[in-house]
Amino acid sequence: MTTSVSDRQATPETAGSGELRLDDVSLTLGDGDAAVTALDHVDLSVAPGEFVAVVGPSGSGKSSLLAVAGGLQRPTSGTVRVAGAELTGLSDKQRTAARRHHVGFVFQQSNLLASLTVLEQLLLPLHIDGRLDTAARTRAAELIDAVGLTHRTASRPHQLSGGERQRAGLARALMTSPAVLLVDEPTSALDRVRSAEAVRLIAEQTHERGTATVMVTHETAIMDAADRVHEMVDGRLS
Ligand SMILES: Nc1ncnc2c1ncn2[C@@H]1O[C@H](COP(=O)(O)OP(=O)(O)OP(=O)(O)O)[C@@H](O)[C@H]1O
Repeated sequence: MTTSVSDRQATPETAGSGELRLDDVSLTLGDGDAAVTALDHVDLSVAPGEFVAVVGPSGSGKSSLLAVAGGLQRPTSGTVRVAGAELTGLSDKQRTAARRHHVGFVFQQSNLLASLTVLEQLLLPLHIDGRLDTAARTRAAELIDAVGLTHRTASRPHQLSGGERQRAGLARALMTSPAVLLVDEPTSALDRVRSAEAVRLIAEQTHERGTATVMVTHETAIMDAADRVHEMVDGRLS
């Protein structure tokens, strides 16, 4: 089921075409004797509309992969390209701007703001950017509907179940139409049926919106929904 990354990159039509591309990326965390190689010469290319799963045990480097791919963390070496921009060559300020425009994150903890309703969570990034118009409100309503939360539009996080919070987090991540969607363990707060639903929704949104999506997980059961599956072991991707 696993496809070799090097095989993929050897194909002319895929070479250089990925919306997300990591080339020879390594990340060392900690110093001296405590130093850990979290990512070890990782190559990964994800095309628009492609849904890639990365499966691996705890501590294998999955969260580090997302942090580096989304520009939250600079790699120790190698390059990261998102929507044609080489993040590794940008200043911190430019990298933050590129991340805000091109990357959507769905974290294990949904990171919703406690005082805001579901609708307000989605509108906040556009409000901050001064782009809160009728089109944005329409899109927010459509996304809330797409994740099955229309009846929870005016609810605050404490009024939602774990699964509903995750779906709200997914809708919020899609609000800015990111080129790249990075998803961390979407299934941890959900039961089996809900897990499958959340993953199906991510696959659907990826294909419909042409997003380059990477999802990291412990769960081997979700592999079927992915277009491609990679394994991560000790910071190496295969
Ligand atoms: N700040 C840090 N300093 C030193 N080592 C760290 C730091 N953060 C993470 N690590 C180590 O880096 C390695 C990769 O961690 P990472 O969180 O990326 O793994 P993971 O596969 O996401 O794990 P999990 O599935 O448990 O979330 C682990 O060995 C971890 O202990």
